[in-house]
Amino acid sequence: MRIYPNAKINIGLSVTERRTDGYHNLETVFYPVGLRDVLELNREEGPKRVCYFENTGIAIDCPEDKNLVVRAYKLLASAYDLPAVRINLFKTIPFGAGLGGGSSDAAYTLKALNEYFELRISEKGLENYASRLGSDCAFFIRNRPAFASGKGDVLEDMALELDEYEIVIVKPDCKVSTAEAYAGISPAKAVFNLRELNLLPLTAWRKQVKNDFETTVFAKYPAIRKVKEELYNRGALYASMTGSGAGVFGIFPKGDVVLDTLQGNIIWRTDRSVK
Ligand SMILES: C[C@](O)(CO)[C@H](O)COP(=O)(O)OP(=O)(O)OC[C@H]1O[C@@H](n2ccc(N)nc2=O)[C@H](O)[C@@H]1O
Ligand SMILES: Nc1ncnc2c1ncn2[C@@H]1O[C@H](COP(=O)(O)OP(=O)(O)OP(=O)(O)O)[C@@H](O)[C@H]1O
Repeated sequence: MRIYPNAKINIGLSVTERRTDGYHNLETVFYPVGLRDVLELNREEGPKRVCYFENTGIAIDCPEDKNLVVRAYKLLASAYDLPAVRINLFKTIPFGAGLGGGSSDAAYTLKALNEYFELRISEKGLENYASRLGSDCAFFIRNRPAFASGKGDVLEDMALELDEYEIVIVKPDCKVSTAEAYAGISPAKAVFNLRELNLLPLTAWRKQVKNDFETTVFAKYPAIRKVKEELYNRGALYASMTGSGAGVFGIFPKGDVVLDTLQGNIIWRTDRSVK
């Protein structure tokens, strides 16, 4: 079977507390976007509980057994008598970008195995497995706009619809490690309650909605700040770094968006009419 794990953006992100387990509590809004990897998964002859894995497209910088796709298979194989599978991951979502690509691959692998082998795991069950693989993973099980708290794995559906806008995602030429970004942060109470994001007109987001990682990440990688400024200069109603960076997104009114000098770094946009 073939599946298409998609990326997410974070609209606002507050890191509120350092936890005793080495993680942080946060508050954010996850919004799914259409930038996608391609994952081909098929049953393979041979010994059970073996995952033959191949990565094409962008080369992932970690050993095969650390790949979130392989880890997702092994996690389910520890609970179910899974036949061997062959998985090819064609990677197009850049990593180190705050787009949650690896997390999405993991969550989609769980969903695909559940369907392919008729394991009958509930949505809640899949979310529990996903959160053991990474803080962002659980979101991609339902894959609907959500307010997230805890490690990013406590999810509440949010009625948020951005179809009337164009979203542009830009990736400056640098990578930010998630762990490094968290290490640079001083947790603080959220200044805006993101649970109420959908009650605020989009034009007011610029003043009220912040990503806490921007301060330290921009100081280290000025190119990321520059991209955000350029998106505003070109008419974005709202622009922000996503997650811990380096990806930046802009939300534009539909129509006449001119992005000329940013062209080389645009990795995805809603609508091909963007010039
Ligand atoms: C920045 C975000 O993308 C925002 O959505 C996520 O919080 C990152 O989630 P993720 O990539 O799934 O992160 P994980 O793979 O779980 O953790 C990577 C590292 O980030 C740090 N980490 C992550 C999530 C969290 N709530 N607190 C943390 O401190 C920890 O040092 C952890 O070792
Ligand atoms: N399937 C996968 N796709 C991408 N990265 C993976 C995958 N499996 C494991 N990884 C590892 O995860 C690292 C990326 O994680 P990291 O959380 O820093 O970045 P990210 O993709 O920008 O995601 P996030 O939005 O969750 O922060 C890669 O450097 C790679 O070593």
